[in-house]
Amino acid sequence: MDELKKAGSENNLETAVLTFWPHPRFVFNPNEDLKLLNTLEEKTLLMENYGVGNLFLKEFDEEFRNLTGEEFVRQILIDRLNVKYLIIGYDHSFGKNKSGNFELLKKLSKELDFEVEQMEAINIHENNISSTKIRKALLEGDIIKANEMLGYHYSLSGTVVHGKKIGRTIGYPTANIETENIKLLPKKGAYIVEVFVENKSYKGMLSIGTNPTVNGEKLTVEVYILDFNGDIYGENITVKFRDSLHDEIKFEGLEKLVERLDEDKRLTEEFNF
Ligand SMILES: Cc1cc2nc3c(=O)[nH]c(=O)nc-3n(C[C@H](O)[C@H](O)[C@H](O)COP(=O)(O)O)c2cc1C
Ligand SMILES: Nc1ncnc2c1ncn2[C@@H]1O[C@H](COP(=O)(O)OP(=O)(O)O)[C@@H](O)[C@H]1O
Repeated sequence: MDELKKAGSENNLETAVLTFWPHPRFVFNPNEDLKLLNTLEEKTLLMENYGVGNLFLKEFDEEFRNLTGEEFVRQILIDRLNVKYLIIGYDHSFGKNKSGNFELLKKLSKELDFEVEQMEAINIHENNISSTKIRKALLEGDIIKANEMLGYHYSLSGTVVHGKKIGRTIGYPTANIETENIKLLPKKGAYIVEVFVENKSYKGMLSIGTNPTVNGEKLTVEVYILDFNGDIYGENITVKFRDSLHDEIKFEGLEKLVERLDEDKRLTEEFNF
């Protein structure tokens, strides 16, 4: 994004990001249960926060997926978007049968009068970053690694819905968050999070799991918000993941669960946000 903004201001051009919806993998592998790092709303917000001028959303439909790489460049990039300077990812290919790549763009750039730049891979600890690797880290509960690769804190948003009302009876009311179905949830377990309620930020401890201690069945996402007391059913809240606390455990009764929650709370209070 920094590279994009730099190219924009140096060449006196508007900046834009082109993305596809639904995610092409949903179209190619409709039976795969693919989960995404960002919902469309989150993606839009991220681009806004990065200061990108325009976000173009192309519907990834049957007609579009049959365009060759060259047709895509001519019909979409040039005729529709009037691209003058293009930045593409280091291993990016596009168009039917992946016929489009950096080489093709370089070839077409002279005839169609645009410049093209290929990003180098960004490395962390000598490994290239990819969304596959970020997904893997989250599914393994490795929040620190996922955040490091993302360059921001992984987040979840959703409406607060009703649960079993057990939380309040053990001194830990937990707001149950209903997330979008396509959003990737980190591994089951407990995490330290930052919680945003009506634009105010709080420390929180969050659990993802089926709550085996109380013989729960449904997978829920629940957050206890420190130094907070209020009815927030129906409200939209956001959590940002900061660190992990522990895997999901089936405790021998609520007393043991509460002992662990007391410990989780102490760790959350001590965490340097
Ligand atoms: C930080 C945190 C960690 C938790 N860890 C576990 C756990 O390891 N095992 C478990 O059965 N429940 C765990 N719980 C979930 C509680 O069982 C849950 O909050 C309780 O069942 C209340 O549910 P309710 O909101 O439906 O009333 C955890 C809750 C929090 C806030
Ligand atoms: N510190 C807090 N953290 C989370 N929720 C709280 C807090 N204080 C009050 N609440 C309210 O209590 C509800 C959670 O209580 P709980 O007994 O766990 O009920 P439920 O099972 O319906 O989630 C939340 O949805 C919220 O409206």
